[in-house]
Amino acid sequence: MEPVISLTGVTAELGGRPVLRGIDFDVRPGEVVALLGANGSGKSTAVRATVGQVPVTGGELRLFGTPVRRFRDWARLGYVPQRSTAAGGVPATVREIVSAGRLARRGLRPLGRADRAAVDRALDLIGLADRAGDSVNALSGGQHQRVLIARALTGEPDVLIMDEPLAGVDLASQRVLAETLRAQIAGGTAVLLVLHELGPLEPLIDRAVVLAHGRVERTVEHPAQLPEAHACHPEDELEPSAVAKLQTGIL
Ligand SMILES: Nc1ncnc2c1ncn2[C@@H]1O[C@H](COP(=O)(O)OP(=O)(O)OP(=O)(O)O)[C@@H](O)[C@H]1O
Repeated sequence: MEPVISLTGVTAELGGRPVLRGIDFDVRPGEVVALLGANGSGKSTAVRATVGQVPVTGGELRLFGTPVRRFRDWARLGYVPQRSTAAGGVPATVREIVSAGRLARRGLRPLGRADRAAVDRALDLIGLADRAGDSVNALSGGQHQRVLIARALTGEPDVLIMDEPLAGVDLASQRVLAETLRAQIAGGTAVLLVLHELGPLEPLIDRAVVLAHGRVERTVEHPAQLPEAHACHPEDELEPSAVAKLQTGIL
């Protein structure tokens, strides 16, 4: 089957410096691929290139078989950016932010019944239905993160692209997210996510792609089947003292 996302020798620069130096990996329909690697290894840049936010300077990036420069069907992608505030200080409610996830599908037309149902479903899935009318500025960091996940889910994308979705999310909510993702994957959604810890998502991951210095250092199939769960962590770029922290999840 044709990959949902395909990178072949992809290069990208930021501030005039090469950041991606020839990245290759695929995400096929229904697959869950985790990008791992030390700070600065290029994970976010790879993801931002995939969603069209960082220009590709070389190689080939295809989305659903179409070269990214010709790709227009952005509603098929749901993107959760690296930890950020959902409203940037604007006094929007949880429901309004989540509803924005329908915009790529609806344009600026008013939301219809199916849109409202998708918003309710996403709020429910992520456990924030009771906070729908609250200002996002009144939420904690982890709750914010869940609103951003709900915003991506509400577009009913064919692929979910999430940059550190577990950052700042407590263990109970991580488990809720894992269950939510499990349901999405069962429905055929592919997932590309940046992670520092596999955590409760580990059993869902088909492949871990470890980046180092803007390149793919190694690829681990079915990391949950490894004898040691942390075997795909990028320990070699860290000081020995940091390795212990990574294993205990404190980094
Ligand atoms: N706007 C920018 N201008 C110049 N360089 C940048 C910019 N953003 C990131 N970089 C550099 O690009 C490299 C890769 O950054 P990137 O954010 O992709 O790493 P990462 O693997 O996601 O790291 P982290 O785990 O810390 O989130 C880093 O060396 C970083 O300093």
